Amino acid sequence: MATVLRATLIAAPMIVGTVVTFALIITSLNLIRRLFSNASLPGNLPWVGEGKCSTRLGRAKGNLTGFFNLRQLLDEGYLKYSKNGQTYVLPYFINGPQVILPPSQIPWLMEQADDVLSQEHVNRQFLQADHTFFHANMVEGAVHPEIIQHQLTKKINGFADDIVDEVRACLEDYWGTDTEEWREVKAYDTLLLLITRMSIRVFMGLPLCRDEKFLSVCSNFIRKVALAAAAISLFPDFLKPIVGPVFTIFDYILYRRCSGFIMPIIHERLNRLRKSGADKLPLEDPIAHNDYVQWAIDHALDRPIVNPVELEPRLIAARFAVLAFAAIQSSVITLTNAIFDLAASPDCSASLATMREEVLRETQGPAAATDGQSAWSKPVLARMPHVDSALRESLRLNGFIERGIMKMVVAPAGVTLPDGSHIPRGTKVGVSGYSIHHDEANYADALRYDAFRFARGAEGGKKRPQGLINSSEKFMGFSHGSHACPGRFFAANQLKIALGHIALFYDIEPIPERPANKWLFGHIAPPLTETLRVRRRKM
Ligand code: HEM
Repeated sequence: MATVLRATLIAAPMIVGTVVTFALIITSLNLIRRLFSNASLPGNLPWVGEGKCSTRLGRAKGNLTGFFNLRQLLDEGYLKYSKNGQTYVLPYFINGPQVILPPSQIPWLMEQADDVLSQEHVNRQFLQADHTFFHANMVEGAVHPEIIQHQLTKKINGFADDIVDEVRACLEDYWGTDTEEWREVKAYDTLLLLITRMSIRVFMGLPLCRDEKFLSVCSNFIRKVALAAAAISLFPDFLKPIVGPVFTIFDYILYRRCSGFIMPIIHERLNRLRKSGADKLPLEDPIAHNDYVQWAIDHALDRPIVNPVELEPRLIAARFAVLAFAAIQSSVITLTNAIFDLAASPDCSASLATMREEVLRETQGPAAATDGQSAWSKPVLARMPHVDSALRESLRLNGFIERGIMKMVVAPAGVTLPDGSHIPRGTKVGVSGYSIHHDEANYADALRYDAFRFARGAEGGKKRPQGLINSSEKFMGFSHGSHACPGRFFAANQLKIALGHIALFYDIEPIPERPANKWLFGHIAPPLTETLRVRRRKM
């Protein structure tokens, strides 16, 4: 026995080395195959970026350009094909090429049933959810959109004062209270703390939203998912279950730490439920809670047939971690971009002043009488078109994903596009939001940040301004159609309260040049390390 053990120990490094080498060879070969592959797409569809040679070599060239300079390919494809009503293929060898339809075919795209074209599958692949989310049911029975729509969005108004309290405390903590000296702050880092605290205040309340260890695991977990997903995408499918745990090990540790905080709460709630024998904690119960754990339990119990898996503590904890990812990361990127856009615009000070006046007028002026509602309630926020527009304009110009609507063909027989081309199951097809958002035909002076572009006409009630949450064929910052971001009402609420407070309490020192966003693996990252100088205003 001892001899066998010794022999195994001696051989172990060699076995591991051989397996790793084998995996690396397979992966490299697979990546080379992807570089040259036409992904079974019909020959009549042009591939952008392949130059004059429409052969395997041309595709490899396009794929490499797509990896290093996706924006160049999007601009080329839009000008050459989309503007002429033609479909083209955008090479992307990390997780498969995308068939890009011209904007005129958006209605066709929206009409397709979910069992023909699925947006959920694109998200799932983009985030490699089968490997990065830690429970099988997270992927199959995605209940997030339902809990967000039925619980979070409906209840958000009731949280206005809590959110305001949290924003004020955060800004004092991270941007300071000194009204004399400018303070240099890392924009992304401080806004990440701000958005994390605001979101956790709503999802889990006090005192958890002020617990530094809990905040740290939530914000770190959300940062690493996207990177782990990109790394896993490089491997062939059959190796993903093996390499997945390696790339997600740090996330897993963070998830375990996160669940260490909320698991006792979940158990306590489920125990009370079992003891009461009721199928739901009564709302008049003085200690009935209004937080994510309760929403998840209520949602599970609200179904005609209760699925016991939905009440599994591990599933509820994993869903919480993923909701935190969806909610916090998107919002902090959007707010960071908006702050840099404002700071770099020649009208920075004037724009902040306009928003400040709007905030003061609506929250404290004669129009602010709100029948006992919060001074920052939904109806009040709806009367802040300039704050709203500053955010929407930034999302238009500097949204964090280049796709507008992207769906995956899930019909086993594939699908026939409006131009007659037939594309197979597994292909991604959609439109490029990035190109549509930067088209001069849609937006005058499209490459300029014009903070109040969407508020024009609001004055004097001439025309209804276009609000942050309104998607259209020309604005897809939250995607468009039935699968547009379900969290956008919550996000808009948070972001408007945050930006409104920044305008109210702080001056931002204008900067000569906007630091560039970085394109990486289909994400467009905001400036992550750059600083800004801010100073508390004398009130
Ligand atoms: C400014 C902030 C946000 C932006 C710009 C944003 C943007 C988006 C976009 C573009 C999509 C569609 C992705 C695709 O399939 O192509 C999406 C989906 C989604 N978002 Fe957001 N989002 C934001 C905030 C939030 C928040 C706060 C939550 C949660 C409370 C959330 C939850 C989700 C979920 C669950 C989906 C998947 C929906 C589905 O598959 O049907 N998002 N978001």
